Amino acid sequence: MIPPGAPILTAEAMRAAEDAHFRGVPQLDVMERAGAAIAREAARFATGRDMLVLAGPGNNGGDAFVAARLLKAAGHDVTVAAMGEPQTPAARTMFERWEGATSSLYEARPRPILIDGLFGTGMSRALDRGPRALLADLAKGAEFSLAIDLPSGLETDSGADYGAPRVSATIALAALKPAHLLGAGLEKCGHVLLADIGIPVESAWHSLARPRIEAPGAFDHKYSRGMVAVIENAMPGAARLAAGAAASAGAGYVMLIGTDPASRVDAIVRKSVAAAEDLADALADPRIGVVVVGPGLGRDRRAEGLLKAVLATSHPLVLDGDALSLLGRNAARWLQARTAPSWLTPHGGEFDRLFGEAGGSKIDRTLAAAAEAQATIVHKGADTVIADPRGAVRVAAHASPWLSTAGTGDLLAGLLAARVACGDDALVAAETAVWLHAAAARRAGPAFVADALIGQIPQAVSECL
Ligand SMILES: NC(=O)C1=CN([C@@H]2O[C@H](COP(=O)(O)OP(=O)(O)OC[C@H]3O[C@@H](n4cnc5c(N)ncnc54)[C@H](OP(=O)(O)O)[C@@H]3O)[C@@H](O)[C@H]2O)[C@H](O)CC1
Ligand SMILES: [K+]
Repeated sequence: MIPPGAPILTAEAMRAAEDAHFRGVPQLDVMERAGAAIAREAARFATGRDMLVLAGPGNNGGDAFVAARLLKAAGHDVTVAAMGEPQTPAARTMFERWEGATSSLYEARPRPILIDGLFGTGMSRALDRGPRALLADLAKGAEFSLAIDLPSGLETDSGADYGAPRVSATIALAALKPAHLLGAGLEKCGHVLLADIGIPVESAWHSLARPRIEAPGAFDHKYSRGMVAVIENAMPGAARLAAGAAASAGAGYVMLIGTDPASRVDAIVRKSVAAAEDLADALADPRIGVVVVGPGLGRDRRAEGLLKAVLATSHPLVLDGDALSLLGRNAARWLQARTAPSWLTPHGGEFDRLFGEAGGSKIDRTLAAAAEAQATIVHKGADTVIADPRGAVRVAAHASPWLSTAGTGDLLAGLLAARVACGDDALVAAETAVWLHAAAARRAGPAFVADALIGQIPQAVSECL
């Protein structure tokens, strides 16, 4: 649904890349390449059916006129409906090169194939009611609909829905935009394809790609492959899920530490600890590579004591669930003081409680939180955004909706800890954990119980070797 490992640019960054490119390549040549990419895909999907091309007043419309001209020249039955006069020189030129009739958007009737070239990255406000309704009817009446760059009405940088239709496929031009992976874009864009139109694109933001996982070497042993300590407290099952996920994702040694830890997996070592002070001693083991705290921790005074003992260590930390709730708005202050790296894995509600609800797109907010907390943040959801303090971003979209069930967050924390224990760098550990989590869910099929995902993790790992 989303090209993996593809660069993501905001509208402004895309314009800057275009402007830099136009210093060496005529804008019309680029628009011809964009239109040709649209025409190629439209012809592929059209299978000879009649086409309706919508052309807006800007360069998105310019692309549309190019595509219409090329499709007509290739023998397709193409009609064009425009919304207003072309407002840019390039769009006007492409309008003049189109030799067919151009009707008004308000006279357009549905045709089997719809190509939406009304608005792209230049949409500056919500669609007016008229065009919004017309576009919805035309999309509903089409057998296949293709959006140029973005479904018109989708806000480029946030995926907010300002009247976009749901289309069958979207052709992203030169780079993905945040809206292809965030918010309403997840439902509106359909299958997202990426067309190279010759514009060089650099970005610290990418869509998630399948990671490479190194198998252990001949001289590896359980300690060299990394030890994960998981803190168990109020809800032991959650900690056990995290421990089970860690043990299945490459960690060499997993220890469950709690008052009376139990595990059905004999390979998971259990260590009894009565009070928070004893926990400090247990965590003094220098072989521990990473500590997971939060799954099933609870929020009572004992939980607070255990969290404080963990924060006082110099181990890398994965903080999830109740640990995040206990940290609350003080999270950044607690974490900035630490020298060892931390990862936070909040879902949307936990994120809002820690970092507030203001601040732009999910990417912007997660970046700001990572910088504030000096931690790598995995901001979970149907659109999971990973951001690190250096400004790198990975976005994972379209994970199985069946992941919305109890315990899957605990598994992700365990997967992340395993990758940290195996020595992945901060961002790679988060990317790999999110990818394995989605791959295990994909393999598990529908309506799985979180426990069942653990058995799918080794197979997911095998896809990355
Ligand atoms: N730069 C290039 O040569 C290339 C760009 N590509 C394509 O172009 C679009 C971006 O083009 P741009 O002209 O910046 O913007 P749009 O075509 O998306 O639309 C801007 C025009 O639409 C008007 N507008 C904006 N929002 C609304 C609205 N809600 N209702 C009505 N009209 C609206 C806007 O008018 P303003 O009032 O806001 O000034 C503009 O007239 C990009 O997505 C690509 O498809 C290609 O990649 C080729 C190279
Ligand atoms: K469009």
